[in-house]
Amino acid sequence: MDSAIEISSDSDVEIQETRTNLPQGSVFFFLTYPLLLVSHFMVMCSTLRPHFVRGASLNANGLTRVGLPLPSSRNGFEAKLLTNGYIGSSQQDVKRVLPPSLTRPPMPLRPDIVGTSNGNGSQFRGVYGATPAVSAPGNSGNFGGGYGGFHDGMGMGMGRVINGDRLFPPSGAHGAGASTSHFNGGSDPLHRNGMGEERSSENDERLIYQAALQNLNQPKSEVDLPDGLLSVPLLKHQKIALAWMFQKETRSAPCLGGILADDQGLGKTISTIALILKQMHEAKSKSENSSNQVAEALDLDADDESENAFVKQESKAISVNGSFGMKKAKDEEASTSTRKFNGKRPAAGTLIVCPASVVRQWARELDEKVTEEAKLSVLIYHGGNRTKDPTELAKYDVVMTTYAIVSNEVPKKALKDDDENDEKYADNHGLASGFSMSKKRKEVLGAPKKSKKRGKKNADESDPDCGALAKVGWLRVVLDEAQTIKNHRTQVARACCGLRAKRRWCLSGTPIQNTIDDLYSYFRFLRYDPYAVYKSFYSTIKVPISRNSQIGYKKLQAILKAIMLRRTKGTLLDGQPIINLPPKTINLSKVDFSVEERSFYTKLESDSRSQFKAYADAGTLNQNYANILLMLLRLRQACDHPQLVKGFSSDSVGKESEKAAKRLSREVCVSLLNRLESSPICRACNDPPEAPVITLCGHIFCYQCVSEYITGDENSCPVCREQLAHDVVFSKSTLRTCAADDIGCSSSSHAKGLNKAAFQNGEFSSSKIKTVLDILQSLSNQGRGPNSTQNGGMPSSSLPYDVDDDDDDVTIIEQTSVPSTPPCNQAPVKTIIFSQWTSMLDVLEFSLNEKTIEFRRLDGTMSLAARDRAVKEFSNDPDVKVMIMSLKAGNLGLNMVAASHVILLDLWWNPTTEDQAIDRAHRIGQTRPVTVTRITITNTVEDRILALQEEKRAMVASAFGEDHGGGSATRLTVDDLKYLFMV
Ligand SMILES: Nc1ncnc2c1ncn2[C@@H]1O[C@H](COP(=O)(O)OP(=O)(O)OP(=O)(O)O)[C@@H](O)[C@H]1O
Repeated sequence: MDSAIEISSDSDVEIQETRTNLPQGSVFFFLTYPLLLVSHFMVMCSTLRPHFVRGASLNANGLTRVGLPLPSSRNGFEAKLLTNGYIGSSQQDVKRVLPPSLTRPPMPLRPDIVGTSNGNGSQFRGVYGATPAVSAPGNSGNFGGGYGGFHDGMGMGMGRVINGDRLFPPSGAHGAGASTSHFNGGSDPLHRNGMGEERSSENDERLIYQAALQNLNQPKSEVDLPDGLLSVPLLKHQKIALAWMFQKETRSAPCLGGILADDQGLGKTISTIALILKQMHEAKSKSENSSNQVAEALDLDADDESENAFVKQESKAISVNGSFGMKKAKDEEASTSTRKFNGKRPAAGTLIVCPASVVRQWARELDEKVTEEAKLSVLIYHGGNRTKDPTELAKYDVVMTTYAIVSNEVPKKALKDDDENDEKYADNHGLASGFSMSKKRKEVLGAPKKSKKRGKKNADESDPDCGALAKVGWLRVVLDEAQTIKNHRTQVARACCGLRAKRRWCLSGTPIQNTIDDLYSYFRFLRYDPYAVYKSFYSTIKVPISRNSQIGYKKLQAILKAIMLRRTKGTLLDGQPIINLPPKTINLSKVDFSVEERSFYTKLESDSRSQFKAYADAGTLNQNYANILLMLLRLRQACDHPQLVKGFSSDSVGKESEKAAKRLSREVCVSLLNRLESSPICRACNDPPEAPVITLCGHIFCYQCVSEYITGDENSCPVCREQLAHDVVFSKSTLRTCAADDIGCSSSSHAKGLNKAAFQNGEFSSSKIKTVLDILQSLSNQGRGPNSTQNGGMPSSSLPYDVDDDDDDVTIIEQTSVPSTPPCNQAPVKTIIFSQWTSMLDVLEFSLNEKTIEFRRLDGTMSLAARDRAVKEFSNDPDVKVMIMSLKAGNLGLNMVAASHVILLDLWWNPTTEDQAIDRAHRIGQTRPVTVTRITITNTVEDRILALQEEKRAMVASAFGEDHGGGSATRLTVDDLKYLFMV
């Protein structure tokens, strides 16, 4: 058995042992930053090539982590498949009946990975290319047989595929506007009629085929709300979203709900609010029109797992005289007991689950965008005093909560069934599985295995510890920023899956962040059969992509079309842009280090190289995985400012922690310290921790990450649920002080002071900081221009913006130059500056203060109220020109259209995270062109991160059919679908 390092993503970090005898199906595009990491060190360690050549031959032993399939490997793969019969007959069919649109040449790939442009590439070619040569005939039977042939034993409810014995709810059957007109009728083979009957996954795939046929073209039907419900008119694309969402809820297949994946800032929130209002309005009219109607779609509306447990009639439940509110309805229902779930679980309205940072924004949107007459009753379910009474939750139309609370309160959906198999699959086939550290981790402190406070993690809902969220049956569960559950093995993903609901929605502008596997978690949450079972996801989605990416991605697009609506800001409707946003221009500002910085970086790189070589020589790359990550982190940080590597601002835990540490026994201090010093990984973000801290329960985090939990509403450790507070979180220096019994001497503050002094003395300057200051200076000059008028004096509605398909223009500028901005003096020019490291924000803060630039700050260590205040002040106070934000804490959900400039100080592995950050400013409400400057340092690790980002973008574009090069070739045709689904 050999080992291979894998770091599958920014958040899914893994050391995995891979095995011999892998089937070809294991060749997947797990090109994620690990490969880049290794490649980076390979570039540095030219003398190591023999190892990697050996590593390439690891293929023969099972090193299978690959990026997007390469032309060479794909060809090799296909050739092999043809000879070993793995694909069976379908390979020949590929040649015979391939529709024209599926015969495009393979996507071009990054030359440095392919290896044609430098000496290292051949090693990668070896990695990629050798994999197909691995042959495992014995395993192929598990997968073989083409798309439809490997689903035995998956047992889906065949009964859903039927016809007319289910009565439709009147809203579905009689047409509520455009949404229902073309798909009602009892003969629709997609409709489910209940659970429990066997259904083969071949049939499931047939259903998806039919759904894909109906969704082949971009949805165009629109539905609007009756006047008087929303305080603002819906935009055209939002009316389309409403029609589509309403349809997905009133049809029975493939699942009730879906993924609204519109770009950030296009109005997913308002579309969802409109859906809630629409459904309530329909239910109300329905009940008024047919008060005695009893032919209700019980099965249709039943919770997926409940087997008809949900006995209420939706129309009755929501029937209220002259009001949408559930409150009045509730009184009525209490007497009739219709709002009962299985006789004991109350039926509740819509649950919105979102990151803590956007709860208030949701509340604001619900308040501002819904009229007084239609006001929904809303509960923000958070805080220590939240109700424990499920019937209380059932009183509200909308309940909002956070992922942390769901994770804490809801029994986790078991990973067994599909996932034990899945584990086996992953292990056997070298696929990414969950973060293996969790399996290997041992509690060093003897910390309790189960939370004293919260009890069993996998408790079922009869457990008294199980919270109120899990004790009601929701009409609808909406996951906002649904990428939060992209790793289906996490507690949070499993808890979300455990919520009982009739309809489920994922909202995300960036549903795929790292790999196609991200989609699996949504499918699982949505109960999107057959893909909600990993085995099936693997064989029907991943295998085809690995065999032939062109065809495989098309199939994925078809599968997604059935449940996902995605429009970007560049999408055209009837030839017109869906939204007239001012343009966004992205500048890549490549700057060089100063002489001092370069020399610091070069030394660091050379030390890292030597260390890496030592690990490689000793054959201990795997064991030193975390160290390698740490070295990489240091290189990335050195690109920002040398002081980040030297430990500036290294201790932020504060007095409470210092006091508490003094109360610990020396043994405990030493034990915690040993653990903290053993090159850990943050359990929240899976990166080497910035400002590492350890909790009393023995889990390691970035200080910012753990602060998110402390300042959030749950206050519990995301790993073990122990109660968290500042007095149970310790830094290295605090522990060292206590372990040395050196009470009274805080080495941390000493160190901090020293470093700060060094910084103040200008021991090192940072090219990035200088670039930022230059940009700010230049913007400030522009803002004072003599002819300045906002938008050049034009009303925003008539701005002559060109909106092209690409959405944004990327300009590469080699040296700092500030892109010209339309002059404006009516509103001040404001800038958001992002960094992933709070220590970089510290350094920046110092420089901004020095230049007397007024700014606000937002990072994960701040309370939600403080963050909210910072956003408001930045938005409303004309003197506050700059917001400095942590990428981790500020990239999601926030509306910050006061800013028309965004500066990204460092690169994130995953480009979608940057996109999310940028779109805080580039969203509805923005009236000025948005300029984005990404600052990178030439000839450093950042070059490779840029390359990796391109690779990820290509993968996402392929999955969504958004690769611009392909034009109409990326569009699915009926022939494609027939071919893809073999019908
Ligand atoms: N029809 C509308 N009329 C007026 N304002 C709107 C409308 N639709 C959206 N907005 C505003 O546009 C901004 C962006 O909308 P929203 O937050 O719903 O986008 P989103 O797609 O959910 O973004 P993200 O993915 O970043 O969360 C919000 O301030 C919202 O109030």
